[in-house]
Amino acid sequence: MKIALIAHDKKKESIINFSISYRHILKEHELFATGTTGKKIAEATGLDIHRFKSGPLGGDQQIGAKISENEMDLVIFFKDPLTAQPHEPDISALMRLCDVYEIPLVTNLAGAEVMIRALEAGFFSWRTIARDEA
Ligand SMILES: O=C(CO)COP(=O)(O)O
Repeated sequence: MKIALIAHDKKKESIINFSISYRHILKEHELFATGTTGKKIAEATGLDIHRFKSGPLGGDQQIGAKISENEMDLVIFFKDPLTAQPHEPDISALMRLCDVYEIPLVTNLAGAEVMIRALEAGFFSWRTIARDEA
């Protein structure tokens, strides 16, 4: 599966710890991330991650473009709900595209915990069919 990993600055530590904990699952998949998130996760885990631009510089939109091309299967986005982001419109657009294309999206650690276990259990096989039929 193609998985996007994104975290706002105050959630970076959390997504790094999540990635270390579930490295054994994540390594079986094709990983993408916004710039800084991807760099930090790769440094901490050694995982191979395709990095887009940093979020404020267009990274969220690049991931959105992948979604619109049916090139993303899951978005794990550790959002910071307590800090205003300069690129809020990009973030909303990314989340909107997840809804348009019915791409699973989680926006916090609790959701990510459930989703990663679903991924491990094979609950994402429907995405292969959805992708092929698009
Ligand atoms: O701002 C972000 C998502 O909206 C994340 O971007 P970075 O991973 O480059 O910090």
